[in-house]
Amino acid sequence: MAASLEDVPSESLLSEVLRRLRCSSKPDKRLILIGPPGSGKGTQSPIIKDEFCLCHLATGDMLRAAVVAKTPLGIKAKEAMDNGQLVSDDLVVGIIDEAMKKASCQKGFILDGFPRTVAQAEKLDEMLQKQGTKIDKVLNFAIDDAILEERITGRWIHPSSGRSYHTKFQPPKVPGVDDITGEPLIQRKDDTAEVLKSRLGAFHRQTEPG
Ligand SMILES: Nc1ncnc2c1ncn2[C@@H]1O[C@H](COP(=O)(O)OP(=O)(O)O)[C@@H](O)[C@H]1O
Repeated sequence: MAASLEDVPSESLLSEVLRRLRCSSKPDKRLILIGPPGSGKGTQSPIIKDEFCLCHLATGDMLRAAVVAKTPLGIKAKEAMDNGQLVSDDLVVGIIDEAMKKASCQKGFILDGFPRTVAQAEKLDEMLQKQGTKIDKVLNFAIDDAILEERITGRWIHPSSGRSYHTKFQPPKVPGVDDITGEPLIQRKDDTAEVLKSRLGAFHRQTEPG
């Protein structure tokens, strides 16, 4: 349940009002970010999201939350994710279809990690047609495989916000701890050199434009 407004500090209320005013003058935007694991989609998304008042729909983050919560979706997705393979199109199409209805997507969205197959792209076209909207831009993060392993194996994540850090390139102020909330950081189970090979294989075979 939402907290009573009386309990919300005036400063937070005011900054939320200011945020909504600033957002009301922004144009709608619907973006797709494409790129291999570690290419920077998850780093750029929160920056673009805040600037344009969009929602950030990262299928990987949503699937990981479902795995942790052991929902039926999470139970079905876990094995493929642990092995660096794609989960079935039906599962991810369902979560995107649902997520796009959120109020926070009113001014548009950033799709991060979706679509990843031709079938998913076709389903997305159908969803957009039903909504009477279209994609404004696709950003392709073209990064050589050779530099991705160091990025992925040194990466630490703050699960609830999706913020990511790197032991060498962007260390947190205190090792293992999120700068903003002070909560613990985790390493993703699939962020190993071995599982990265499968994830890159899936990217080149199934996602990358031919
Ligand atoms: N659109 C998708 N279709 C199928 N599987 C997906 C999709 N998005 C995420 N996944 C699953 O979640 C895993 C993690 O995805 P993600 O967080 O986007 O990581 P990355 O881009 O770094 O590999 C993928 O390896 C895959 O198993």
